Amino acid sequence: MAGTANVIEVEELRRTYAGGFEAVSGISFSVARGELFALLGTNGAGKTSTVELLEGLAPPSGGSVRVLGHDPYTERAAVRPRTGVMLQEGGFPAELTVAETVRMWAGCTSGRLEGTRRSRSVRGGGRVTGGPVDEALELVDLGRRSGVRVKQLSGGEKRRLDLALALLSQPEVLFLDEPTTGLDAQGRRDTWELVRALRDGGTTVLLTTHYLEEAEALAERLAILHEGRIAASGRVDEVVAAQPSHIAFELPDGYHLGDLPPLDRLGVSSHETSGRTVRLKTNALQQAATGLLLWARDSGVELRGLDVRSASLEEAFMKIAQDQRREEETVR
Ligand SMILES: Nc1ncnc2c1ncn2[C@@H]1O[C@H](COP(=O)(O)OP(=O)(O)OP(=O)(O)O)[C@@H](O)[C@H]1O
Repeated sequence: MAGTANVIEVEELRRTYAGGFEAVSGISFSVARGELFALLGTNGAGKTSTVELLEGLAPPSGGSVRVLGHDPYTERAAVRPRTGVMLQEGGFPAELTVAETVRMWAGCTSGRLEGTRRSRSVRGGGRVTGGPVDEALELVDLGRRSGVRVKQLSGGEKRRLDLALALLSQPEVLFLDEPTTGLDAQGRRDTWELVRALRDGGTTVLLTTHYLEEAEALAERLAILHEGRIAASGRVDEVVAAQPSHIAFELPDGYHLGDLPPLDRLGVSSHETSGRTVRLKTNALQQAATGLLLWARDSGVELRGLDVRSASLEEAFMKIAQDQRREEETVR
């Protein structure tokens, strides 16, 4: 079925910079049509280096990239008009107004605008007369700022202008490199809503972000990069489920840890106590929570301060980064 074909295919991808530093060391992943895929990683993990290869800005040093079935570097003309790119830093001419910036960009991508659903007239004798330019600005809530010079925009507004440019050609594939950096909470939520609407409309989105709650809120699947390699990947719930869940409670008065059912029988992998507070980690949350609650009922006690929760993506991310560092130290 054409609708389910992978739009992005990355195999054993490598990128080595001049001087010999390998920033991307043989990574593989794919993104299906209409899917939102997040690339996460610590600073310097290789996210931007990867995204630039997907955008066709440089050739890989090894492995392969296909976007919409083409090599984005050698077949740039076939790929570029069908993709939208929001780089980490836009770099607009400061003296142009918002509308002039978008119009200039529309000029660069004009071939694609003709015949799209939105196109009425992009350039009516040099004037913006509605259509894609206005619509892109409205989408990112910059319609009212169209006459303002770029240098007068706030950091968050510049990010939204970046996004407007990426959306201008109604791309099939959207690359968003840290799209909400510098946005306030409302701006971030608005951007999420827009990105969700684009995805629901069939746009394939590859997102890099430092905000784990952003990946959790938007992505169907993700990969966590660490020093140029994929340290974990899969559906968000799978990556999170691989990490232990937590149970915390206060030991009832007169009871000791040894009075609880044997922790290994409850499926508890580790525990710690601080005063009367007990913290357990388990990969069998239901078994452990049920065992504890049955014990409390049968003992006629209340587990005060009971807190039972799965790991968050943030915890999964921290743990994966920590494990990787430990592994590297052992190897050294
Ligand atoms: N032009 C370059 N020449 C040499 N090394 C580079 C170059 N660009 C990036 N690097 C190095 O490659 C590694 C990966 O950088 P990259 O920008 O891809 O990481 P990132 O995951 O996007 O980081 P961040 O989250 O900080 O944006 C870093 O160690 C960086 O210093």
